[in-house]
Amino acid sequence: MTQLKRTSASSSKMKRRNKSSSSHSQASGSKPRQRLAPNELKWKTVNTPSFSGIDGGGGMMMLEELDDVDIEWEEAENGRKVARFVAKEETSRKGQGKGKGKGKATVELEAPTSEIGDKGDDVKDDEEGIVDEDALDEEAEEQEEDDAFPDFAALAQEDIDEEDEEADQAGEVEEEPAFDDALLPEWKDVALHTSLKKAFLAAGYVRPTDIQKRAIPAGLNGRDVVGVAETGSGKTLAYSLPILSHLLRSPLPTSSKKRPLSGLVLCPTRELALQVVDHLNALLKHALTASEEEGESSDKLKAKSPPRVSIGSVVGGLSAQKQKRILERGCDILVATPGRLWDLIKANDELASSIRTLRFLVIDEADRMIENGHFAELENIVKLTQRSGAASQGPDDDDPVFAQLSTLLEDSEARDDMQTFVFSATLSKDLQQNLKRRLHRASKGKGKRSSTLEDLVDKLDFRDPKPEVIDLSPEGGVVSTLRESMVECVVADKDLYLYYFLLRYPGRSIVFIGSVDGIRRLIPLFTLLQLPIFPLHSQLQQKQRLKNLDRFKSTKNGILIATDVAARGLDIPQVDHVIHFNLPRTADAYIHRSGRTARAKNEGFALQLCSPEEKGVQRALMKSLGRSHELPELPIETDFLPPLRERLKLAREIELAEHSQTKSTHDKNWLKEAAEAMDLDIDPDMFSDAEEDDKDLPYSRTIKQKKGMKKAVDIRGLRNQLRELLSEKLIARGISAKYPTSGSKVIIDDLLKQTGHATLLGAGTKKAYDEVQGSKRKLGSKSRAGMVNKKKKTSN
Ligand SMILES: Nc1ncnc2c1ncn2[C@@H]1O[C@H](COP(=O)(O)OP(=O)(O)OP(=O)(O)O)[C@@H](O)[C@H]1O
Repeated sequence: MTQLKRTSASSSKMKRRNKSSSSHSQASGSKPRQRLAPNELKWKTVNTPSFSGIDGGGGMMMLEELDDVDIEWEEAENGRKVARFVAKEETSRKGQGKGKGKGKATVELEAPTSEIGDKGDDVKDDEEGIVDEDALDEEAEEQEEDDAFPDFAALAQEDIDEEDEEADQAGEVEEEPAFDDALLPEWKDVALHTSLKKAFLAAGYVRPTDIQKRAIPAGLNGRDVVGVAETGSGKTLAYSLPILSHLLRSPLPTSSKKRPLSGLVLCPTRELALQVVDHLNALLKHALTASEEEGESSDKLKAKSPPRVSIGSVVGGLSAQKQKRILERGCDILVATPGRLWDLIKANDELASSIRTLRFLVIDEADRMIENGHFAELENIVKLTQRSGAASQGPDDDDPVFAQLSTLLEDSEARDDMQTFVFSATLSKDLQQNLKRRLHRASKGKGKRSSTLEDLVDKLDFRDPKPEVIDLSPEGGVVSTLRESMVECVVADKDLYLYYFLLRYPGRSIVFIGSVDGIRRLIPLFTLLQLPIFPLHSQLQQKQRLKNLDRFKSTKNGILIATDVAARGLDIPQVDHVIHFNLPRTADAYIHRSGRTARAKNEGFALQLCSPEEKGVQRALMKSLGRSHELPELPIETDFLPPLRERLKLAREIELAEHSQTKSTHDKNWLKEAAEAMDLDIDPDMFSDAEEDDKDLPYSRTIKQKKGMKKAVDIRGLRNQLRELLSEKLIARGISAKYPTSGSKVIIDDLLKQTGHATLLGAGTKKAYDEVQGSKRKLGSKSRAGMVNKKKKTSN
């Protein structure tokens, strides 16, 4: 039996618990009975790791339980029911009658509406365990206000038994901790579990963002929600908080039972899925730590108890075995990428069945996820959640994909109360359209295509006849705290302008490149130039991807050079710049890429490196975004370009030489292995220059070998040359490093106060963000200044 001890108002939830106790009643009355005060019984504190500790009225609460106690009900003179706790003597008395089977002791408690345990402390006040009637009346009145639960006394025994079973299966429902709304007035009207509000305090989430203000109440009210809001506006919490709140208000998990899966969050990339898990766990940690501090559970017990809310992840590229184990243990929310999840579902009927009976389905980055042909697996997973009679059609038994799951589909029906949340920063077919094709279509005057929302309704079985559609997408597609700019240059000069930008504007930058090959070309080059650069693309091993992301996050002025795998959802703190090395193929990709900076109302800067060949695509892009003006050009301090070009040239030479050397070593190794495999004898001279040192080369060696040795020496020389160049300070025109107090630009103050540019002597120290304002140039009009600039830039 369990009771809640408290000093103030009783809890309706405890009524249920005490109802449970009663079902085990009817103790034998054959043995002599003895009245005991409740505090003489051996109450044991229950470990509740996230137990609130404070009730709504501010009284302290704790959870205690008794073993081996039966309850008998007796009618008292005043017509009220009185509970007698019948316990074995050895469990009831403190320090007396310890021998086994020495009769039973009885405690009397009065239960006008049967909410016994709620008033443990009131009862304690009375030595005999008889409760003061006035206090009871007051409490009864409070209870009457709460009609969420049926009156215990009015329940038939079978109802009670049923409730008992449910409670045993589900575990206990805990009270929400008290929360002073004055601490977070702007969250006051959002009816989230109070533990979450405590977490907001710790995380500094002073107010809900606009999308959270609209989406959370709808989610809490059982609605399906389609949410569109700018990048970095807190959409992750907008969809997850209603789920977390629901779970925190559900019965405590029991360690013996596997948790039923309540929520599934589907994301397009592995990094995003893992980020969502981290984000929610961090919030829960704050929420539950806050509660535990006020409770009295010991660390030792805490360690043993199951987590209050458990979040698992299933993503490609990481150990499937480990993920299977997580699923076997069970979790409340699963965050997954569709490919790996579908693989696991195909081999696991139980998992398929839990997807079928989900309470919450979330599709993050929905427009990308439901795009035709993008994630075939997503469609299969979504089909599992559809009801058979739904307009969007449930799983088709004839479909071979579902054939193996047919028994499961026959046996179970998807839930009617499942809530679907779909979110993205972009939800328009127009934005998804290939910009080159858009150009083509525009010239042929073709009309608009259907909306993504229509696709969503087609593919998802929203339970809500009219899902709550919240569209807060910003004008122009990107956030207002983002400043955009461009550099127009020929393709061959993009490396140079990128290098210039990265040196001129130190900060954390993400460079988006259209292809993995492009990244592979730039990485060695910029590594030679000693920039802290990290690649991220789909052809890297997953562990390496995560490692690179971590290193990027923790490196000052780090540079992430990535494909669009990093374009959506990633929330990396303090990214100052996004550089579009190649223009993206679609406008939505531009919005998401640019949205890696300027998040959560912070300032950010996006730069387009635009070649003449890309000009048409750029115009189409701007039109898609509803812009009427060209982007402003980034001012370039051209004096720095020649020395930077020289460094780049040298780095390229080294890279080329190293590449050909590696290639020849690789070829020889291949030849050697092939010869060994075929048991062939090959002249050892053919392998020698890859194996030997440059010293003591015998006179007889071939010219080819000598050439190889010379190459190695050359590379070393080139590397030394580059090292020297990199150690020299680059100096702006008109500046004298020798005489810093003279020249057309005096830099002595900067040198003394160390306020000047760290690597480019005499360069301005303005941030890229402050360099540009809006452009006056109308889209499509060719300015003379632009043309002249372009000429200058290509001739350097
Ligand atoms: N109410 C809030 N107050 C302050 N910061 C918040 C709030 N809600 C979320 N954040 C923070 O805002 C940042 C962006 O949140 P999130 O990643 O959910 O954005 P998003 O809208 O999903 O962006 P994207 O469209 O790029 O995926 C996160 O660092 C998050 O911690």
